[in-house]
Amino acid sequence: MSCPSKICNPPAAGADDGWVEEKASPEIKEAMKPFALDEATLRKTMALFLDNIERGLKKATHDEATVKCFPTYVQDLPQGTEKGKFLALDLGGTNFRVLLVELDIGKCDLQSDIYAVPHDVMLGTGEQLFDHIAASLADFVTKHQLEAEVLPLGFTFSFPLVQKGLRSGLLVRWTKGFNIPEVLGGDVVQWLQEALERRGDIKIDVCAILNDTTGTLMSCAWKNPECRIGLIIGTGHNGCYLEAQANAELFDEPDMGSGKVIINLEAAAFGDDGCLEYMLTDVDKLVDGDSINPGKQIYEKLISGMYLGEVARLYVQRFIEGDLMFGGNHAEVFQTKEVFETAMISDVESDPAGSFQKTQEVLQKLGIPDASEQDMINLRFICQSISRRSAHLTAATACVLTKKVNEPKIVIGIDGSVYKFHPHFRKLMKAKMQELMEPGFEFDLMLSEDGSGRGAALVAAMAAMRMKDQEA
Ligand SMILES: Nc1ncnc2c1ncn2[C@@H]1O[C@H](COP(=O)(O)OP(=O)(O)OP(=O)(O)O)[C@@H](O)[C@H]1O
Repeated sequence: MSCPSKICNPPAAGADDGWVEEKASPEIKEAMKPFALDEATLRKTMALFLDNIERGLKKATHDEATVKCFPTYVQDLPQGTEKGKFLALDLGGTNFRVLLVELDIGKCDLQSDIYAVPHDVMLGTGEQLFDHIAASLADFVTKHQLEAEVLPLGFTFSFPLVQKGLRSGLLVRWTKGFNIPEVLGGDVVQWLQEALERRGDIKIDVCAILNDTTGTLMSCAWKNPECRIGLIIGTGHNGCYLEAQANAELFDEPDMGSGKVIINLEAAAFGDDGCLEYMLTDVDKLVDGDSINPGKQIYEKLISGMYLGEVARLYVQRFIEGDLMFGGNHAEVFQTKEVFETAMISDVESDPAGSFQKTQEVLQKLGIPDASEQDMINLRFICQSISRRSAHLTAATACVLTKKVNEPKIVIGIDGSVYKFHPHFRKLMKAKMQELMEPGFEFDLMLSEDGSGRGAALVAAMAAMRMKDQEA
């Protein structure tokens, strides 16, 4: 598939959601109030986030900082002139993918296959996981008849990593449903290389490891040279931005010319020290307590796709038990964890004003055929309260990063299904950024096209070029 020359943002939302708020039941409106973050709360959050970034960047405070601000070793943004054939691996969320990426001066051709990661492998041993990855890679190489070539590979590995170089990353923690303790602290590239050696049937040059935020920034910068920030709002949440090398105290490498380095914020952990306590609801705490990593990734749990549906489910359950929805019936439906998917929030909110067609389909799917119009209004109000909070927090984070980059015109590359498919997310985020942004900054939001694949290929291309220069 060729990347189209113009990357479009998703269409802005049509419906104004004020009518939902007007008609929602007073008790439900009252209960959802903590989700409407006012300007003062958002500004307080922004100040805290900036302080967390500064602590993550500085050697003296890095160890106890929650927003780790890891240097990525990616010091240059792409020129658009990169050429060659690359493999990419994308592990770190719902799907694991292997990709073949061909870059040719402004053009990008991409073929990919999706391989499932079975649940027992996500929670199994290191050898099981990396043997599974190596087997998938071998299958892909055979299927695409690439056995004769030694292709450079970029590994998009979207879990917190301390990088020791472009091709070395030590795993800090598992997130997003993975938990394989023996890999913690180990070099993920080494794990992959050892699995490839155990097979011995394919020759791969793993030349870069990165996370999907860096891939998003690289991929968008390849299309638009004003891109300086990458954000993910998918299964998880994260961000990265281009920082002056002088401010990245943990990055002890020589300046390769740009004087910059991409910083992987690991923004999901913002709040893990308790600093966001003022905005957490008791339901947020229930979701956190019931996750596989209680007390960790607090900011992500307020923003990302893995959790938004769960927050909605628990509120609906509570309102049914309080006899405020569905005539007090169907509580058992909402007792099942993850039954209310985050995609259902998008469906419910995509109905035009006064229509409930999609909402009815969602309710049918859940086995609730007898909802009243008031129930559907209330459900929509719950959904929009939760998605708005996510969009507004993401906007606050993006404003802080824009100020940090400190250039008059900045493009923010964004990837992840929540941003891509929620019908109002982009509009909500953009409007809130316009409110919160200091005067003098112009910004635009750009939907990333396959950051994990194209971004990994671009980082691999630049790493391969650098290695060639060093050998020459
Ligand atoms: N239509 C939708 N609207 C909102 N959220 C959705 C939609 N479809 C899927 N999601 C949510 O998006 C998440 C998947 O995100 P994405 O497709 O970006 O994958 P990912 O690569 O696994 O994520 P990450 O980049 O965080 O690793 C899931 O948590 C899912 O609940």
